[in-house]
Amino acid sequence: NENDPAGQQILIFKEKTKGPIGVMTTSAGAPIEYKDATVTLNSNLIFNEYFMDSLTHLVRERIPERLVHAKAGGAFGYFEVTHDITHICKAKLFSRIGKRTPIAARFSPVVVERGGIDTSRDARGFALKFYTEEGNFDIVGFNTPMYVYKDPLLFSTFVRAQKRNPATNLIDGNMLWDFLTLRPESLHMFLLVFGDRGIPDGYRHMPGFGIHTFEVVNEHGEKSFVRFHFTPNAGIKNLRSEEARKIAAVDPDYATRDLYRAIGNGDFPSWKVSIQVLSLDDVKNAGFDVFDVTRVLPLDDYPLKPVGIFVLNKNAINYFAEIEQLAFNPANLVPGILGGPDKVFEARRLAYRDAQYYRLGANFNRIPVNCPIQVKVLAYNRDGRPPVKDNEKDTPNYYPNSYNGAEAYVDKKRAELIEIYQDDPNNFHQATELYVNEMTKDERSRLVENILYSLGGAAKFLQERAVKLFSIIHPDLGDRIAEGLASNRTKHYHYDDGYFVY
Ligand code: HEM
Repeated sequence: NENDPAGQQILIFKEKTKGPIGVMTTSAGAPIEYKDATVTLNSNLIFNEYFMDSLTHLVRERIPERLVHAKAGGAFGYFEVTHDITHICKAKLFSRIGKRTPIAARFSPVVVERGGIDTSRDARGFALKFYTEEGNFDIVGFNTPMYVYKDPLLFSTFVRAQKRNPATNLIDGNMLWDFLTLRPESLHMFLLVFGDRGIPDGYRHMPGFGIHTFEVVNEHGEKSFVRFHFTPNAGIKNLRSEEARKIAAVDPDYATRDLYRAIGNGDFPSWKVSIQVLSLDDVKNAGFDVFDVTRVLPLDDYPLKPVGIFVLNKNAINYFAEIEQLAFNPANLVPGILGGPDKVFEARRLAYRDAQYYRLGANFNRIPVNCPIQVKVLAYNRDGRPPVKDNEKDTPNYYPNSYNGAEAYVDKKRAELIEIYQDDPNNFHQATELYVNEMTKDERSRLVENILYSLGGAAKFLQERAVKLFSIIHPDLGDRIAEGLASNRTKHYHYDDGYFVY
């Protein structure tokens, strides 16, 4: 298709440029002479600056991929307020109806590696960066309304159990099912992953959730608690396993391509932004831990309140610069939004920054796409690995000082994050609800087949443990999994690949 902005990008570039864009140069800017750029045979290689520059740069072009969420599609756009929530949150990005704030978005399977398959069965990351006038506010969410576990101690265990077996270098169902059955709180989210939501049909049809219950305050310092929801205006669409496997064979970059193409064609995806709101009394009277990330807050009890919309209307001009180098961090908060008081949130405050120091270096916040567009940064930080940009120029480099360096502001209504006590996770009741009330009969059947596809390859003791747990969620689910495992019909499944569809 000659009008496909994804497939034809380089031709479109040619179309909009008049002739060569300039004289080619070395990285240091010296013009390259034609012979140096075209042939090295019978010449002195060391003297060919074009060749030396190119060869030595090439071998330095890889940086570590993200430990999780390595593969992604991303884009830019804006968030617009449609409903007033200033009575619960004073953050300036919500200050008036009609207000727009620039945003970056990055959507990503969790386990899939950087060159992996977009239509893999996996949860998806849903990360938004709001470039507000009070600094960057990041919501680093998922396409499921709940998370895997409540205790952040399990992060390393869970990541390792899903990644490659250290001996075989293969994804290993015996590791995944060990984790899922040792930590049954994970099954609530995994019912969605093994159900229809496990393979979204591209990113434009995918919902998003902040998951954590965030504490927010208004200008009087009064607290409320909110969960963020993002609902695609194009509707939720998912792929069935068979379709996904077929697509994987012909276009592993299906979702990335779809997003780029749609935006390039002016078909801008958009999402409704809404919140569930709880007062401090609601929190106390809920009868369960509303900060438990493995649980949802029932919509009947805590209905969605509209806040705004966000629209993605601009592709990156350069993927590495603008999407790969994006650095999201749940700790990127703004006045009026205090984040979640739960332990997973607390752990995340460290992990992202730490990962980005490793992945992008000490000055990752000085990479243009991470710079707060609307704010002058006066952080009293200096030096380190490039980029340092203006390195905060000649301003004082320590605080406090007597020389007109930047001063901290005073918030007379300063609010602190509440302290909470968290019980051991137990979300079986919600998993049952999900199975019985939210899945259709057909989806339940597909769920069973998708579980069998993966569990069928795991060791017998894991299958037995899984059947016990699925029976607690619902006897029907347990029976159907047990029956499927006992029958011969799972034998034709290619379940050696763990729970991935390929
Ligand atoms: C103990 C809990 C968690 C830890 C320690 C953790 C840690 C990490 C780390 C280290 C990264 C890579 C960051 C980078 O290299 O830039 C990451 C990425 C990500 N995490 Fe988590 N995570 C946790 C829980 C969660 C939860 C609960 C969610 C969703 C609500 C989530 C959503 C994401 C997303 C969307 C990304 C990709 C961000 C991007 O697009 O760059 N994570 N996580």
